[in-house]
Amino acid sequence: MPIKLSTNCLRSLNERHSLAMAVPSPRASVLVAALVAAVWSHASHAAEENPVVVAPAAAAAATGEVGWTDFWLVRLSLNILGYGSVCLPAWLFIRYVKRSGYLEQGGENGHNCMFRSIRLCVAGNEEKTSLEEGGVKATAPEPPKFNKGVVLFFCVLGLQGSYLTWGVLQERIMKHEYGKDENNPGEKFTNSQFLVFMNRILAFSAAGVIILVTRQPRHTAPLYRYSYCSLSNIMSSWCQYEALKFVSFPTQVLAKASKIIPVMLMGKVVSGKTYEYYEYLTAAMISMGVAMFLLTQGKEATGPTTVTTFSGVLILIGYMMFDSFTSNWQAELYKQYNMSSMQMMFGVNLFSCIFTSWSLIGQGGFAVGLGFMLKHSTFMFHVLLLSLCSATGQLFIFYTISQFGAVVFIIIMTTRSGLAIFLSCLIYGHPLTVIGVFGVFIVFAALFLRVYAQQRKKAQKAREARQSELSNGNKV
Ligand SMILES: Nc1ncnc2c1ncn2[C@@H]1O[C@H](COP(=O)(O)OS(=O)(=O)O)[C@@H](OP(=O)(O)O)[C@H]1O
Repeated sequence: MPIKLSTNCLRSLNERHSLAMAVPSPRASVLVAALVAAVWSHASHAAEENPVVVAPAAAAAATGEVGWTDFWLVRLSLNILGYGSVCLPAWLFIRYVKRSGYLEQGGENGHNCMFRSIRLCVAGNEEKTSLEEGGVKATAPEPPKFNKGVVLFFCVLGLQGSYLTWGVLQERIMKHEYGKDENNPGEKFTNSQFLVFMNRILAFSAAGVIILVTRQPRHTAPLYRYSYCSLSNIMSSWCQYEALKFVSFPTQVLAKASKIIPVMLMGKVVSGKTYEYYEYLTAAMISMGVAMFLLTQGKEATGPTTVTTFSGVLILIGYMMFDSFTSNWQAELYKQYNMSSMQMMFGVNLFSCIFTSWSLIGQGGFAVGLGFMLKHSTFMFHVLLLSLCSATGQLFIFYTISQFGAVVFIIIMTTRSGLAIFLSCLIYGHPLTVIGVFGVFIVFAALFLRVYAQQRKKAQKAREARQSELSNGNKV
């Protein structure tokens, strides 16, 4: 019954508001969705039936034929088509709801479940603050400097620990031959998208449970705003995996190491932030130091190619843009709404689950992944461990961004890979190269310079504030 009421309400609003006539109706949105989904699903299945898609390089080499899905632009278009078939109707629907004035009818429909769900997705609860509703404030009062240092150390440790284990497990899953014994050659699992989906669903469930059992601030952000960083996160992962096919090891290293400056530039675009010269200088120094260390100490065999093509560079640029947008958008959401890192994790993973499951359904990846799980219990156990690590990593990601912002988070992630290799050199006694040691030195010098410059700036600001107080007092 409530559904019927709301549909009627929407229809009558559509008739009343001339503006709404310019906006496609929900039925049109559904039609657009169905059309795009049909094209995408057909294309994805065609791609699946074509053996070249499953192992493009190997199959093409064996047959000498090149399938149309061998082109990364085609694969990208298929992805865009897939996600577009979810995003476009959702966007049209949000536009329709906003323009039709449906939400202004809250008095009549305030207790209607459908109305409340639509309001949660489209407008959130912006009109009420958490304190009015007796919630708790997400951002605690500024902790003393000593505490802040401890919190930062805790974040570095958490990110390093979870993603170190996550990397090891990911490699193990992709290389392991499941079911191998004397009579059986075993089989490998190669669908990384299924793994990403499993990671996201566990992170989503974990955040949901924590939200249910702990006290959280009243949620005010419209749900759809999480979808932007969720989509950019998925796209950045796609670009990262895709780029491996087209770029050499040094190019990968340089791109990963130089992520800090794009994040700062994106901060200007997304939040209008301004940065001091010392911040750009130290960012460049950290990137240079990490690159020097990784290029001389890192292991070479990480991708199937030793040359960098123009396509590879384009995909890497895409990776950097999506990746820098993700953390900056998350930081912006924290700034605009009173929310906890757990709510952010829940919101982002909700959309990530929707997007990845849609894409898996389109490509028939669900059946493959679940079938493999049922066949090999070891695989199920490995996936569970991987997802637990990923969820723990996400807890730290969202907490770090909420406490220190996007740039500090990216600095930690950038130095993460270097730190892992550095630790393994110390533990296993591998020799460090002179250039590698110099790289480490540059990174530490940059971090020291950054903290020093920040402290100086703060002290200068405090001095200026005191002086202006004094001069105001003298005037009185
Ligand atoms: N801001 C933000 N929000 C949510 N999730 C994030 C974020 N930044 C990184 N990640 C996830 O962390 C995983 C490692 O990412 P990267 O390989 O890009 O990290 S890095 O290069 O070491 O900085 C990788 O996980 P997978 O997507 O499962 O591979 C990223 O998606």
